Amino acid sequence: MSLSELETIVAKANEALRTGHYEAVCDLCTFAIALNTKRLPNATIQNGSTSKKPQSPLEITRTQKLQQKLYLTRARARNSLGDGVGTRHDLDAFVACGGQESLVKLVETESLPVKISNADEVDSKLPSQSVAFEVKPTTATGKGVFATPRSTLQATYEARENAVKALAPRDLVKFLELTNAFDDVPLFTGIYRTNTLPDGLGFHASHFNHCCNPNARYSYHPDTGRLRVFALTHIPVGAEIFVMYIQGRNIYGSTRAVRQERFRTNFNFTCVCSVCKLEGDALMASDKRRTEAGLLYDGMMRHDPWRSGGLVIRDAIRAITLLREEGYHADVDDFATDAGGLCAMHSDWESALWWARLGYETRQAEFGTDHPHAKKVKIYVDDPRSYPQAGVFSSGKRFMQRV
Ligand SMILES: C[S@@+](CC[C@H](N)C(=O)[O-])C[C@H]1O[C@@H](n2cnc3c(N)ncnc32)[C@H](O)[C@@H]1O
Repeated sequence: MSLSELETIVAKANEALRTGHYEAVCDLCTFAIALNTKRLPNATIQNGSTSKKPQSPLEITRTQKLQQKLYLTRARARNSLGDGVGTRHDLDAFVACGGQESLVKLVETESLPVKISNADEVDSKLPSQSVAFEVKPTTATGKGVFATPRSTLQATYEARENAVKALAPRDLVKFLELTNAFDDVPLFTGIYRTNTLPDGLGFHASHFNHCCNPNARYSYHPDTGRLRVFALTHIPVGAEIFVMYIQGRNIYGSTRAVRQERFRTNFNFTCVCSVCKLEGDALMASDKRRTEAGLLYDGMMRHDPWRSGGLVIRDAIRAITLLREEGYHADVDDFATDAGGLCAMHSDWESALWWARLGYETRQAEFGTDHPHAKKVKIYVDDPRSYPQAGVFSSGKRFMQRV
C-alpha cells in the first residue's frame, strides 16, 4: 500500500473520530498500522528479509510520523470506547515510535465528548428485510454469496461512490474488507479493479462470484442509485448465487479460451465456474453452442429484411434454443427484440407483439419493471407499431414461427 493511501486512511480515521464513529476509527487504524509497520526501516517481511523497496529519508520520516498518528488516533478512539487496556497499549506504542510524552498526557486527561455513534442508524437503512442471501467462505473463490431460506427474487443493495477518497470512514472500512486480486498495483486501485464489475462496485454486490451460466444478474438502478440483484432462475436454499462479470455476447457467445483471456486481462483471475470446468466432449459442445450463438448475434441483422426476413426469425429461434440448451438464462432479449422489429417492419403486428412480449419478459426479470432497459421495450408491448421501423413494408408476410 502506498504512503498516500495510508495517509488517506489516517485522514478518514480522524474524520471518524470527530464524528464519534470510534469503531470505524479502530478498524481503519488497525488495518493501516499492520501495513505501515512493514514500511518502517527496521521492519522485516515474512521470509525474514528486510523491507523490499529502499525509502528516501523523507519517506522514512513520513512513515514514522504516520505510525505515531495511527497509534495516537486509535488510543483516543479506544479511550472513548472505554477500552483502558487498549488505550494504554496504543499510548506506549506511540511513545515507542517517537511520539511526544506531552500528547500522551493530553489523551490520559482528555475526556472526549461521548457521542452516540449513528452506526445503527446507518445499518438500519440497509434493506435487511429483502436480504435473500449471506456471504460465506467458498472452497475455490474466497468468499461467495449463498441463498438463504428468506429468499426473495429481488434483493436490493445500495450502490456506493466509487471514488475511495470520497467514502465515509465506515464505508472505507467496508471497502478495505473487499478482495484484492492485484498485487502489483496500489491497494486502493487493486480493490477497485477487483470489485468494480460492469455496473459498479457495491459493498454487498461485490461479494458475488462469477459464473458463465449465472443464476442471478445484478444491475445498477439509476433512479435509486442502487445495485440490485435479480434471480434468473429458481435458486434452492444453500446454493451459491452467481452473477456475471462479463456480459451479453461476450459471455454467452464466447468459448472458454476467449472468456478466460478476458478474466485474466480485466480481473486477474482464472474462472473456475461450472462451465469453465467442463472437459472433453461437454466442453466442446459448450464452446460450439456459444460460438454459434455469438455468430448468430453478429449476423442476424445482416439479412436483407425485405427478401430474407424469415432468416432473422430463424436465427433468433436458433440462438434462443442454443442459450437454453447451454443452461444460460439471460439475454434472450438480444434476439427477441430484433425479431419483433422485423415482424413490425412487415406490419405483422401479432408476431411483433409476441416477440416484444418475450423481450420485455426477459428484461423485466433481469432488471426489474422500473428499470430503463425494461421500460425501453415495454412500449413495443403496449403498441408494436412503436418499433422505429414499424410498417415500412406492407408485404403481407406473416412470421408464424415461435421459439
Ligand atoms: C468481486 S470479488 C468476489 C468475491 C470474492 N470471492 C470474495 O472473497 O470476497 C472477485 C474475486 O472473486 C474471485 N472469483 C469470483 N468468481 C470467480 C470464479 N468464477 N472463478 C474463480 N475466482 C472467482 C476472484 O478472486 C475475483 O478476483
